[in-house]
Amino acid sequence: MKTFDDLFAELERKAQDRPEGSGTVRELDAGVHAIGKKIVEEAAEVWMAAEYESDEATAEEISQLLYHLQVLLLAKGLTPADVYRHL
Ligand SMILES: N=c1c2ncn([C@@H]3O[C@H](COP(=O)(O)OP(=O)(O)OP(=O)(O)O)[C@@H](O)[C@H]3O)c2ncn1[C@@H]1O[C@H](COP(=O)(O)O)[C@@H](O)[C@H]1O
Repeated sequence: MKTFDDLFAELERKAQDRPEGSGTVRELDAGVHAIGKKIVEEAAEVWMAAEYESDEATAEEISQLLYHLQVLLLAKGLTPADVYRHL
C-alpha cells in the first residue's frame, strides 16, 4: 500500500524526469494558481462525500486532495518535512 511519503517520492521523480503523459508534470506546468484551484475543488468534494457519500468515497476524495497538496508542495519547492515541522 502506498503511503503519503511514497507518493511524494514518486511525484518528485516525475517532476525531475518529466515522463510523457504524466498528469503531475501537466499540473506543475499549469502553475500554482491552477493547482490552488484543484485543491479548493477537491476540498469541496471531500466535504460533499463526507456528508452525503460512503466512507469509501470519502477516503478516495481525501486521497485526491492529498495528491494535489503534494503537487503544490513540489511547485513551491517544499517537502513533507516542511509541513511535519508544524504538526
Ligand atoms: N494519486 C493520484 C491522484 N489523485 C488525483 N489525481 C488527479 O486528480 C484528478 C481528480 O479527479 P476528479 O475526479 O476530481 O477528476 P476531474 O475533475 O475530472 O479531473 P481533471 O479533469 O482535473 O483531470 C484525477 O483526474 C487525476 O488527474 C491523481 N493523479 C495522480 N495520482 C498518482 O500520482 C502518481 C503520478 O501520476 P502521473 O503524474 O499522472 O503519472 C501515480 O501514482 C498516480 O496514481
